[in-house]
Amino acid sequence: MKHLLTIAGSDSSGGAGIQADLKAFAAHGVFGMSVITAVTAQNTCGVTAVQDITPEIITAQIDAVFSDIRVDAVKIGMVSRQESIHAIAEALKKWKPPIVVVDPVMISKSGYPLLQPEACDALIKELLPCATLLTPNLPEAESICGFSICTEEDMEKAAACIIGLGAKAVLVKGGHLEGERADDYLYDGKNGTWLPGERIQTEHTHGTGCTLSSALASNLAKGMDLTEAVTAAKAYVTTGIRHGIALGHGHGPVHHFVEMWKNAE
Ligand SMILES: Nc1ncnc2c1ncn2[C@@H]1O[C@H](COP(=O)(O)OP(=O)(O)OP(=O)(O)O)[C@@H](O)[C@H]1O
Ligand SMILES: Cc1ncc(COP(=O)(O)O)c(N)n1
Repeated sequence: MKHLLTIAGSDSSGGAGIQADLKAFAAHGVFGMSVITAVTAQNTCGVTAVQDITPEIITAQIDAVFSDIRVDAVKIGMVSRQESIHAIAEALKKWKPPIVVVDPVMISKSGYPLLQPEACDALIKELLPCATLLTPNLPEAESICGFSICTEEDMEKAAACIIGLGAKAVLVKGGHLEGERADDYLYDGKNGTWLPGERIQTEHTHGTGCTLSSALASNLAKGMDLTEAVTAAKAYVTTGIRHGIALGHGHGPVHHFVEMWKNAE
């Protein structure tokens, strides 16, 4: 069995963050472990409070896992403080996990900032170069690259820019594009591949990015190549969005166990 570690924030409503990651890991048949970087108070309507975990406790959690257990892949999500980003980058240098998928979480779908403005530089300089694969959405790619992204050509330009900053591969996600499509662009510095996706008309997209990056880390750990891993992960999240759960009063979460829950509605 493969062992996967998520380093991310907790979402009390279970739709995004650590909770989405562990559900995606379970659905992929891998053993999930977690290092919590922040505790958020949030639900389907929004985030109401955030308490960051200290860099010392983040490092202690990472060391506790790696000193005892083989880690086949790491997924990194919300890390809001520059000191925490530094601590994680140092720990990755020490433990050298073979696969690191970084989802550069900046703002929640409900509009709450999950990355402190002064930490963006640390994310670019310290975490991005550790990434086997970086998975920015369009606003995140815009912040990293410093230009606006409105077209497919812009997405290709952003991918090249992110490879230039040191990521080994990048998936620029088109979930935030206007129109009928939700196409993503994968680039590894040599080959570029468009992954077509039809936009599903739904409110229930809480946790799509967390789910996609965890599915991706699982697929890579299981030995798929980059294109196979991204294709399978996109299919997984698309099914999850199609069966999004109308939970609470706002944006409900992606469904992780569509087959398993068929008879439990
Ligand atoms: N309405 C939709 N229909 C189909 N696919 C979608 C839709 N919204 C997002 N996606 C897909 O879901 C995946 C996640 O992309 P998205 O751009 O939503 O990430 P994100 O904004 O980082 O997510 P999050 O807000 O959870 O961090 C991508 O493959 C994207 O194309
Ligand atoms: C702890 C945590 N991590 C990530 C997200 C982003 O997910 P979304 O953009 O769907 O709100 C979130 N809301 N909370």
